Parts: sequence; structure tokens; C-alpha cells
Amino acid sequence: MAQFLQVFSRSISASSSAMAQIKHVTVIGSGLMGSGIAQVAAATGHNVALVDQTDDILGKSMANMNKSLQRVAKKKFADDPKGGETFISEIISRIKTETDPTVPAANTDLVIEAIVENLDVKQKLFKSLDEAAPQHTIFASNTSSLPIGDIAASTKRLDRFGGLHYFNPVPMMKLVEVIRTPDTNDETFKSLVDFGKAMGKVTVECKDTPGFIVNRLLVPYMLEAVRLVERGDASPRDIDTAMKLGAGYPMGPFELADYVGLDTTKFIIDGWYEKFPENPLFQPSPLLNKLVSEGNLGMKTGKGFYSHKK
Ligand SMILES: CC(=O)CC(=O)SCCNC(=O)CCNC(=O)[C@H](O)C(C)(C)COP(=O)(O)OP(=O)(O)OC[C@H]1O[C@@H](n2cnc3c(N)ncnc32)[C@H](O)[C@@H]1OP(=O)(O)O
Ligand SMILES: NC(=O)C1=CN([C@@H]2O[C@H](COP(=O)(O)OP(=O)(O)OC[C@H]3O[C@@H](n4cnc5c(N)ncnc54)[C@H](O)[C@@H]3O)[C@@H](O)[C@H]2O)C=CC1
Repeated sequence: MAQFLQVFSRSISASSSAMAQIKHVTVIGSGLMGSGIAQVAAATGHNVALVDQTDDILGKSMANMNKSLQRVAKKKFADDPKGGETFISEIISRIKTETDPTVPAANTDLVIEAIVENLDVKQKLFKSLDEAAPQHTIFASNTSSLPIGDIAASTKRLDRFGGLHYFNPVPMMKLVEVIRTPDTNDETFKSLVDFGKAMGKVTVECKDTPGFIVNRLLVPYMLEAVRLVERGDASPRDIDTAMKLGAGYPMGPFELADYVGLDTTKFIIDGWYEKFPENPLFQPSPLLNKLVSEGNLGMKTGKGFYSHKK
């Protein structure tokens, strides 16, 4: 009986605290996306632990956040530079860095994972976090293309696992896709939606399908642009100009691919091709593969389809 009561009270406290407001957030991976997510979470009043593999990477990430915040402050505090400095330092002071993800996970309401787009690596990470995090902690992945259900399968908290898919650059892009698997419970889903809104984003809901909404449309579009070039039909520059001036896109597909990262774009398409080899939209691209094999990953390395000043 005592054991039953213990389990019963644990399950009540798990579900009621899952509904509690999310205050402490652990963001794992401090690259392009993780740094943006951490920055906006801190800017909206959350306490953030930011995790990456080394202090050196974390130092660069903090410097990038600082640069991004300078851009925000320059507008928000145009006539009050001192106010702008305080604004930045208050946000930065809410972010703590860490190289061992299990340390902050032991005391956090939400984990958002934004590490490399690789299922095995993500599963390994979540398996260790599942042992370290309290019952009430919700897990979310920012994966671009992997099934949330496959990542969640490495844990015993399938009901408290969902997707929070942000867009690059996170401080500017207003959307977050909230993904529920068949196992995600209603409380978790609501907490994730509420958290997205608390970060100032507009949320949309999507089932756990390849690419969710945006990437299912955007990634095949980018790959079709690369195939136009591979066939010799048009140049990257002309395709970008055409899509910006003819379709009103803020960036053309090659500018966007360089911005997203050619490695990430390749991880996405390779994963889909492996699962759905018959889909013509998911075929690999020799040109994309060549650039990635040469280490030309876009803006992050200074060269992709275009050369970029670093
Ligand atoms: C792969 C996935 O899983 C999902 C994805 O993310 S797919 C990619 C989704 N993202 C996109 O499609 C991005 C498309 N591009 C854009 O929307 C715009 O080009 C952009 C917002 C990135 C930049 O805008 P731009 O007009 O081309 O350039 P720029 O003038 O430098 O910036 C515009 C404003 O944004 C601000 N800004 C841009 N990046 C910023 C950042 N990282 N932090 C803070 N502010 C930023 C600038 O300060 C500038 O502000 P003001 O106009 O108020 O002065
Ligand atoms: N680049 C983009 O536009 C978008 C990417 N995503 C997704 O977000 C995730 C991250 O992408 P990016 O930020 O672009 O990648 P990135 O390459 O810029 O950053 C990934 C970071 O994760 C760190 N990392 C790798 N393994 C780790 C581990 N085991 N523990 C801790 N840190 C680890 C790396 O050191 C690196 O700093 C991927 O799943 C990607 O598909 C989602 C939306 C947009």
C-alpha cells in the first residue's frame, strides 16, 4: 500500500509539475541554433544553462550572443546606450555555461537539445539525461528532420517528450513548430506551446512527420534549386535573384542553404533518402556532397555556394 501511494503521489507530482510554468531551461548544443534559443529564452526571463562540448566553443557562442544582442539593443535603446548595456548584461547574466549536460539537467524544467543532426548521438545524449533529470522535466529536440519518436525512444519519458523546432536566426524568426508524437501527453504539449509563446514566438502544431511543416517544403525547394544548377539551367546567383524578386523570398535558396549550413542540409536530405529512397525530392545531390566533402559548409566556414567574409 505504501509503495502504491508512493508511486501514485509521484505520478501526480510528475503531471502537476509538468503543467507548472517553465522557468529553468537547459539548452544543449551552443551552435547556430542553441545559442539563439538560449539568448531568446534568457531575454524572455528564463534561467538558462547552455551546454556544449568545450569551454572554448561556449566562449565563442557567448560572444556571438553578445553580437546579436548588440544589434537588438542598438534599435531598442537607440537614444539610451547605457540602458542598452544594462539590457545586454541582464540577459547574459541569466545564462550559465556547462560542459557536462547531466549537471544542469538535474535541476531543470525543460531540456532543449540542439546538437548535431545525428540520431545515434542525440539518443545517446537523451539516454544519459533521462537518468539525471527529475520526473517533471520535459525533453524537447530542435531536430530539423529526425523523427521525434525515434529520439524519444532512447528514454523512459515518452509522454514528456516533444519537438520544439525553431528557425534561424532565432532572435528574428517568429515561428516555433511544436511537435507531438503519439505518446506526448496533453500536459507536456501544452507546456511546450506555452513555453514557445512565453519566448515571444508564434506556435504551430504538427505531427511527427519528416520535416514537420516548414522543412518538408523548404528543403526539397532548396534541393530542387541545386538540381537546376547541376543541370546547367541557371546560376546560383540568378536563381537567388529570381526567387527574391520573383517570389518575394528574403533570401534565395543558395543564400539560405549557406545560412542554414550545407552540412545540416546534407544531414537532412541523407536521412530522408535513407528512409524514403523512392521519393525523387529526397535524392542526394552530387554538388552538395562535393561542397560538404571539401569542408565548405556555408557561412560558418566562410565558403559554401558563395564566399563569405568571416
Ligand atoms: C533548417 C531548419 O531546420 C529550419 C530553418 O531555420 S530554415 C531557415 C529559416 N530562415 C530563413 O528563411 C531566413 C530568411 N532570411 C531572412 O528572414 C532575413 O534575410 C534575415 C532576417 C535573416 C536578415 O534580414 P536582412 O534584411 O536580409 O539582413 P539585415 O539587414 O542584416 O537584417 C535585418 C534585421 O534583422 C536583424 N538581425 C539579423 N540577424 C540577427 C541576429 N542574429 N540577431 C539579432 N538581430 C538580427 C538586423 O539587425 C536587422 O535589423 P533592422 O532591420 O531592424 O536594422
Ligand atoms: N542550422 C539551422 O538553420 C537549423 C538547424 N536545426 C537543427 O538544430 C540542431 C543544431 O543545428 P546547428 O545549431 O545548425 O548546428 P551547429 O553545428 O551550429 O551546432 C551544433 C553544436 O552542438 C555541439 N554538440 C555536438 N554534439 C554534442 C554533444 N554530444 N553534447 C553537447 N554539444 C554537442 C557542437 O559542438 C556544436 O556547437 C540540429 O539538429 C539541426 O538539424 C534546426 C533549425 C534550423
